[in-house]
Amino acid sequence: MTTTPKPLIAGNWKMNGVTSGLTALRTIAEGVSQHTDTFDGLICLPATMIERGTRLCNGTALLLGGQDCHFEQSGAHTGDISADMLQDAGASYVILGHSERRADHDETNTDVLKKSLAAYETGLTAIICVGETRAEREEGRAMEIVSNQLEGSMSKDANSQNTVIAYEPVWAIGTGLVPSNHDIEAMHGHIRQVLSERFGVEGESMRILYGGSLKPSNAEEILRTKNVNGGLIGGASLKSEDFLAICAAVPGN
Ligand SMILES: O=C[C@H](O)COP(=O)(O)O
Repeated sequence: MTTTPKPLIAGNWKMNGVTSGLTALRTIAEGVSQHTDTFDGLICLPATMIERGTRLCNGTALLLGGQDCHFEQSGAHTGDISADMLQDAGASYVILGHSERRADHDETNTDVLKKSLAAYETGLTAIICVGETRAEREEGRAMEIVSNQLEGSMSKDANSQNTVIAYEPVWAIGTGLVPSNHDIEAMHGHIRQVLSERFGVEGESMRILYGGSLKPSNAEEILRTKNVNGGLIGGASLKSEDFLAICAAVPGN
């Protein structure tokens, strides 16, 4: 039987947060803890902050995650972070294949798939990111691009517990631009169909997040869109009042 997934409201702090972040994190943790029945709250921190964040959020419902991991758990990989290391610091999630990593570090779908296997081995839930560029959308290829990313980045071992998909149109990230509600619904419906065809019931209950300029003013409309099971939030997750306002817009909250 298919169950509607519990929404996940996830923040991605990217390479930010050292100066004032920990105060905001504690405020977010306390706010999220008041609504554990309606959604799960997660902040994906810079790796160096996860252990401090774990201590600071002890006793709250806020989940913590990393933003990338290596596909091996240890070895001669200077500067890299393994899934085991993230978990050791207190993470339970890891973002994989964010468009900034695909662009800045030439990460391929195959790389993302291999990293997801490392995450599963450790017991981390992988948030696998997909999304088209502006040129690809204008060429009418958005769905084809996202289908290919899903096909290449997801292992056969993915299920509704160990994997979350984040649809993030590259042109909407940090720009203030957001697809029309019609376009978000169409893409999330497409992703649901791809997941259901490949993973059956597991694909029907896998969470699909929307990301890209999600903020308090557009959160209510986006979060009630069919097949939108939460959000992956960049800039607005750095301010506790904005992140908690987005949380307050979760349907049923
Ligand atoms: O991972 C988060 C996304 O890149 C969205 O970033 P943004 O909310 O700043 O547009």
